[in-house]
Amino acid sequence: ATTEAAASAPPPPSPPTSPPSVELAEALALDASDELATLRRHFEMPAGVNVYLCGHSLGLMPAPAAALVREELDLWLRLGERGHFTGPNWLSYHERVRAPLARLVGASSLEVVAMNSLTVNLHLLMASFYNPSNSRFKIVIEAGAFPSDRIAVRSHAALRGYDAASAIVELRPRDGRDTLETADVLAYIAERGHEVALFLLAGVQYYSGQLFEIGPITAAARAQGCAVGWDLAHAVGNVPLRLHEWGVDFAAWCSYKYLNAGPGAIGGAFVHSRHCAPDVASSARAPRRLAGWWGNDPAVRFQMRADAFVPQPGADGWQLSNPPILQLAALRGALAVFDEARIERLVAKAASLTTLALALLDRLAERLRATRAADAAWAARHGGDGARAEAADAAAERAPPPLQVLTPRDPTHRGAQLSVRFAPAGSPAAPLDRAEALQRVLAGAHGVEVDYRRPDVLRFGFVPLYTRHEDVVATVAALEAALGGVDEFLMRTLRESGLRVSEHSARIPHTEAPYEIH
Ligand SMILES: Cc1ncc(COP(=O)(O)O)c(C=O)c1O
Ligand SMILES: Nc1ccccc1C(=O)C[C@H](N)C(=O)O
Repeated sequence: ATTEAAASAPPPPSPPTSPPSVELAEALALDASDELATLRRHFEMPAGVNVYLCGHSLGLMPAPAAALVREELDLWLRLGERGHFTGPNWLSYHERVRAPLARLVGASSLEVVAMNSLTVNLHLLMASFYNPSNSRFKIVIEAGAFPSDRIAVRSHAALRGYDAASAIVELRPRDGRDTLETADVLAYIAERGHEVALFLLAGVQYYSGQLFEIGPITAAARAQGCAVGWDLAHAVGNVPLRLHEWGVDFAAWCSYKYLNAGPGAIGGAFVHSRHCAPDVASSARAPRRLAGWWGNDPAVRFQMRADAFVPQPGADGWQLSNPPILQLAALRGALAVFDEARIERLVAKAASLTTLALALLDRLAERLRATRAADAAWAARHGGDGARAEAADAAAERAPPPLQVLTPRDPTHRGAQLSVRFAPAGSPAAPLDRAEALQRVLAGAHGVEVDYRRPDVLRFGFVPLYTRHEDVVATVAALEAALGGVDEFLMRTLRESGLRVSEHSARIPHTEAPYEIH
């Protein structure tokens, strides 16, 4: 509510401004010495996009992927069915992505295969590695895991006759925290590991961007007799992985995020050699599985017999169907870019980009806090109603920070993604949240593409293959400008959607929703 006194008072002080030129100069210097800068030539920005920060959701198209897809289309045109056995030899085409995939996840070639999609692979692998008994049937996931994983584990518990409420355990961060402490996970394992049949955690958490300590967690859980699988959707191509050495039982991933193999791209799977080495695969120790003809030994596959299922050694033995060659071609081209880049160099550049982004976001948060404090002080002096002004001042003190990075500050505990929470969260009644409005302003007015996840987080994927340090500076500058106009945009959009909305004109920015819905 605007008071008479406020209406005639001098305007609130303008916020202190940053010296962007110093930041930009530093960023340009970093870009000038970036040995990965030439990789950007493989990618084009989508129309209207200046900075693409959604590679954690759908990576941009690498030119070699498109070229190889076109090549396979042409071979299909020219060879028809003969292409299975000659020329491109589609029967064994998946072999061509095996070595680069193995390099990325730290596995032997035997242990990896490109097949299906992520959730399908998780199901296949859980069918093999979730072996509940009445004394040990729990599946542990992280709280707030990607919904598909939560649905998938529930369905496995149900399939084996266990009720989700007792079978599914969700590990939660400590109160007031957004990320899990490794020590807390290890303490849980020490105390309750004997009840757990399977750990299925995300390598990198999709919401917070936290990279879990896969090695120590896997070792501790396995020591308690648990099976350990990892969802590497946000980890593969993003962080260093040593799945074999860490003793991971199984893992699955998708290839449309950091791997850039295209929308709905073919997924991947890892099975540790202790479960699939040639001597195991042909023995009674071979894990039971949901099988199909493509997992069968190629020597008997075309004998057209159903009684002759001999799983191929390695992760290949989990294949069901003949794979989609066009998708494998896209993955092949996408992986060629990783071989040129080398994952350890990408990891180092991602740390550099995110460290710069964190520093700039911290400075922006400081400026926003200063603005908020100045506005609150101004309201206290000129707000007319003393009690209300004091209350506003106190609210500004107590309010959550205007922006808050959820992702760990230690670069070894994150990949290329930073997740940022914006205060205040939207009103539950509103069809558009404030952070979502911010995402639209960033895209529409600044060409900065980030994504929004309910209720109040924007994810910034600083993919090192095509992001420059100068883009980081541009992003934070765009964010600061967007924050200035987001509330107006939000109210306009809410009104356009037919809602009756009124503005709190004397509010302190970044402490309360700017509007009221009637
Ligand atoms: C962590 C995680 N798991 C699972 C999925 C679902 O994957 P898909 O649709 O490829 O099965 C996603 C993304 O969509 C994800 O981010
Ligand atoms: N494949 C998609 C298709 C449409 C929309 C989103 C996705 C995602 O992949 C979401 C992603 N897994 C996430 O981390 O939110």
